Amino acid sequence: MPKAELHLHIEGTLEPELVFACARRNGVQLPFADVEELRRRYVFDDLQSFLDLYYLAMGVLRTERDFTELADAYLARAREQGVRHAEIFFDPQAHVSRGVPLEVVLDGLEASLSTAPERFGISTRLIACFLRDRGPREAMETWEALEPHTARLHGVGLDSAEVGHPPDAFEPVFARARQAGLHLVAHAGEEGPPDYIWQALDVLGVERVDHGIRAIEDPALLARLARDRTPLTVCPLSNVRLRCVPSLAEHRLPELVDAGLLVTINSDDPAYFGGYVDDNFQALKRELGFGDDVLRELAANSFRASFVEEDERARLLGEL
Ligand SMILES: Nc1ncnc2[nH]cnc12
Ligand SMILES: [Zn+2]
Repeated sequence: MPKAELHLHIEGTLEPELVFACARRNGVQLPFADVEELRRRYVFDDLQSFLDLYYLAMGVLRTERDFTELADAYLARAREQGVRHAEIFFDPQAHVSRGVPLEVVLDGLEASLSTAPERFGISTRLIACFLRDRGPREAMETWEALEPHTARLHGVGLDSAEVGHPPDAFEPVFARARQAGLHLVAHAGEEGPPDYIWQALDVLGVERVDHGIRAIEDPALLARLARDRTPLTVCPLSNVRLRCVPSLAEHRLPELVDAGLLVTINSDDPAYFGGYVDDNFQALKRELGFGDDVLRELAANSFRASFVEEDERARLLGEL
């Protein structure tokens, strides 16, 4: 089934085989003996325990070639999963702070993404995320570095460790990105409380909420999200693996749909969470009994919630 993927961290598509290939050619020592040992570490207690491994593993990405191969590998898998359009997050600070220039990241990704329509039948956009746990000052410095490249970006987002790092502190940097004409999104309500979702909407002015699952705890917030048709980019397998929900069968996604929210299904960090985007769709069918009609509506929502132009949206919806 054709779909768009709107919540996908390119660094979260780094499969263990590519970790070892990059480590070998870049001379990086890894604290794991082999691919199997690394894969055995993919058991998480919460978001932070995942982020620790995620930032460690991406330390092997050093050259343009690494970023190009990373994006190519994602696109090849995404095509198999029915993805026609992907709005892709990357974490500039996670690379620049290790001495990898922003240009290496952008040029490497672009070398892959610029020819994705012809090679994979997938259109793409890039969204640069600020790491909220590194604070608003570093986010503004990152924006200053990104600003000369705004033509290569479609939006900015906010990710990394959520609890204790509310969105409102990032109002100035989001205001700058808005002035530059970029779209705005933010992770909120993954582990953090509903109040962080209110702040993302009212202080940052985001157009989509990434995760947003804790909105279910606040009826007024649900009404607001439904009224404005503000999309949520929900990542079911991620929520289970990071223990944001006890199990997929107990995920309150059906209640979000029933409350009239524009819910989309996404994979977040598929190399780590046991499945790419269609694997998430299949899991909803298996564990929550979603019928094909509901899955089709969720796929349609992914096009409705995307940042493509109207004629492109109509064309993509026509494929369903
Ligand atoms: N699920 C997630 N939440 C917050 N930050 C992230 N960075 C990569 N994946 C993330
Ligand atoms: Zn995410």
